[in-house]
Amino acid sequence: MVNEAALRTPPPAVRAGVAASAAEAPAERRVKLRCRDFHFYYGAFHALKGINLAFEEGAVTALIGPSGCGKSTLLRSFNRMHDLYPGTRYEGEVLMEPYGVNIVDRRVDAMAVRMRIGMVFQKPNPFPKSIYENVAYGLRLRGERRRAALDEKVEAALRDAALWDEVKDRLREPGTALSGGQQQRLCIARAMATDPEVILFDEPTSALDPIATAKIEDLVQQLAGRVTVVIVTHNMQQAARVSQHTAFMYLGEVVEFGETGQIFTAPRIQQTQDYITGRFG
Ligand SMILES: Nc1ncnc2c1ncn2[C@@H]1O[C@H](COP(=O)(O)OP(=O)(O)OP(=O)(O)O)[C@@H](O)[C@H]1O
Repeated sequence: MVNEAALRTPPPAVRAGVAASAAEAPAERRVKLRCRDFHFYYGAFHALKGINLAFEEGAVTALIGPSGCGKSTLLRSFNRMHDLYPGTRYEGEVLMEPYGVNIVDRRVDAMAVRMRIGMVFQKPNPFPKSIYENVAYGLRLRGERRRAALDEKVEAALRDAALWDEVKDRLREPGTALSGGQQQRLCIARAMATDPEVILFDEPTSALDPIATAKIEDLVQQLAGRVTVVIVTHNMQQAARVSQHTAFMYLGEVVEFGETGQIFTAPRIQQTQDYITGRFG
């Protein structure tokens, strides 16, 4: 079983310099996640059909496309959410760089993947625990018991999520007592606490009002640079505001992938053009 430490450590071939040239090439160094001929099945249903995509390190990549095209299925593959449901199957590779670990290989520990690749869902879903314990959860799971270390990490994660000032005097109150927008920022803090390299956002603002939405969008942009962000959104303006790269998906395939500005102003494929101009989807 490949554990969390192994995901952070160069495999022996890289340490010995065998794979170092590939890892050090500038174009390679900037990729954090790389899908290579990746397929996904819900039982007999072939939901993702040969995805090839590279997610730039420290950048925001948006996944767009009509309902049912496979955006959430792809996102959920990245932190092995599908493992929780019987009959699902991954095929091909999702490589986490720089060491090229195939994170959809069932021999790689799914919990270790989730420590490195955090996820924020559509509806804020704080645990029925205090604000503090929501954020400390992943750290405790990892075995951290030292109070001072927990306090420090919880504060840092709440600051990362731009929530510290609002909750620092009420850390023992239930997370569910916060407003919807605050709950979503708490979920971001929970995801940030384990120092992930990637954060996945699945339509993170669809349940929020415009002010709370703007705060989450600001946050996504602030987190980029430190972490790699992948965001699923139905909101074209949101994709244009927050992302550097956009992938347009349709029927389980990536139809077009490029710089966000190019996708929205000069798409190369007719289907992309039709979707972004509201002609279908
Ligand atoms: N648990 C499941 N079992 C079987 N099929 C599923 C399951 N979840 C999703 N699907 C199917 O997989 C395909 C992709 O669904 P997915 O939810 O990834 O699309 P999406 O692009 O995220 O859609 P939306 O924008 O509506 O959230 C759809 O045809 C959907 O019906």
